[in-house]
Parts: sequence; C-alpha cells; structure tokens
Amino acid sequence: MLGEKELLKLFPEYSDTIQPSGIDLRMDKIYRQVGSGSLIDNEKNLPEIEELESVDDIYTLEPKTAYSVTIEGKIEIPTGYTMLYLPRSTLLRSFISVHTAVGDPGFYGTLQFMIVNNGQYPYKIKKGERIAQAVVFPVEGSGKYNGSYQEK
Ligand SMILES: O=c1ccn([C@H]2C[C@H](O)[C@@H](COP(=O)(O)OP(=O)(O)OP(=O)(O)O)O2)c(=O)[nH]1
Repeated sequence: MLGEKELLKLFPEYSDTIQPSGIDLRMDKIYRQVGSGSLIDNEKNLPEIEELESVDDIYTLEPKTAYSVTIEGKIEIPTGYTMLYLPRSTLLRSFISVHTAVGDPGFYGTLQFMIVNNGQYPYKIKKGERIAQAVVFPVEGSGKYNGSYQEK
C-alpha cells in the first residue's frame, strides 16, 4: 500500500486530503433512483437517477434508502496502480454505509458509489464532506482500464 509521500507524488491535486496511508474523497452530489435497471448477458442498463433535493447543499437521506453519490473532481489512476475505497468510519458509526468497488489502473473519470441510510432516522450530509478513503496499491504487470465509465 502506498503512503503519504508516494501519494503526494502520484496525486498532487489531492494534496489537501492525502492521509498517512490513503486519500480522503469528498462527495459531490447525491442522486435517488427513479427508474429500473438491468444486467443481462453483460448488457448494462443503468437505472435512471435524479439529483436529490438539497437545502443549502445539505441532503437528507431517508431511513432504509439507497442513493447514488458522486465524488468531487475527476480522478486519474496511473497505470500500474489500483485503488480500493473504504467508508469513513464516522458514517458507519452513524448507520450509513458506503458501498464501493475497485478502481482500475488507467481509469480516468468520476467515481460513483452507493450510500445507504441503514438507520431508522433521517441523516443529513453536506456536499463536500469527506465520505471515503482511497487506498492505493501497486499492480505488477497491470493493463489499462478501457471500460464504459472511462471519460478519456
Ligand atoms: O465503487 C466504485 C469503484 C470504481 N469506480 C470506477 C473506477 C473503475 O475503474 C471504474 C469501473 O469499475 P468496474 O470495473 O467495477 O466497472 P464495471 O461494472 O466492470 O464496468 P465496465 O464493464 O465498464 O468495466 O469505475 C466507481 O466509479 N465506483
């Protein structure tokens, strides 16, 4: 796993949120699901989403509801490295989970996670809050991501 000094070299644009062993990620917008989706024979049909209404940039997550959340800025994962995303423990202590997958070598684009209020009460969260930490690992002999979420 890469530490602070290596992370600063690879991700200088994140210098304000680099931690001893990871990069804190700030949330941008929260979306609610407004349509159905499917995955059949590897054909993806993503559910339609629309931005959740906010007041002064504060969103309210209703109990027992899943939302989609985007991360501020676009990230570039250099070839030869991969990323895992872990939730901020404050959120887990508040009954909020952040579900994430793997960041591939060579990915450039917007990260999108699922955030769920597992609790029994509404939870308020503001745009720009840190919600997850990326941990970065070198990958021997890595290829380069060129999937449907690649933005360049
Ligand atoms: O929680 C995550 C994890 C990764 N990514 C980004 C980075 C990753 O490199 C890219 C693709 O992720 P993945 O390979 O899991 O996507 P897929 O469902 O396999 O899509 P594709 O078939 O386009 O590769 O999406 C996210 O937005 N959210």
